[in-house]
Amino acid sequence: MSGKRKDYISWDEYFMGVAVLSGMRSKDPNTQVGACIVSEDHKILSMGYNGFPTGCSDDEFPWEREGEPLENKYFYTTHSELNAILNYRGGSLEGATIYVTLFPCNECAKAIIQSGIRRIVYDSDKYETTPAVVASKKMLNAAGVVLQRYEHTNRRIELEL
Ligand SMILES: Nc1nc(=O)n([C@H]2C[C@H](O)[C@@H](COP(=O)(O)O)O2)cc1CO
Ligand SMILES: [Zn+2]
Repeated sequence: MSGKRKDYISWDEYFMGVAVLSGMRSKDPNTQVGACIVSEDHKILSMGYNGFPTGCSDDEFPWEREGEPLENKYFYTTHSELNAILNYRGGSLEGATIYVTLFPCNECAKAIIQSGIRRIVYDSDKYETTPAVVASKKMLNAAGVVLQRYEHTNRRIELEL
């Protein structure tokens, strides 16, 4: 008997929890997305959330969803997954897993495949019927990236910060 604690969080809860926390930094009023990239030996390599590129002010660029292309957010936001990949400064992501709170779009799928990430653990798939996500799954499946839906445990974690 080692007396070890039994209610510690699992690896999946830990990494999806970090992804959720990372998404809480997003300034997007409609959808906050977080991502956490993890090595095969359970080390966190990088994190990201959706937002405008460095130097593009959150107060000056538009957060609107509609209107002229130059007046809404879609040309300007960097997705959480791409930010997590680009934030990594350590070399190769070969064999890594990305935990992400929303299924990756086609553009992030390309970056995921090309960076060597081999597994995606995702939570929401609210845009699954859109061409971007259908194309994303086509490419990810062709490339042999493992797609795994996060299994909720319903554990509640309260943080006092
Ligand atoms: N996988 C994703 N990762 C992301 O970081 N995003 C970002 C881009 C936008 O800032 C926001 C989506 O805005 P909306 O269309 O739900 O109002 O989430 C979007 C997707 C969807 O494919
Ligand atoms: Zn994307």
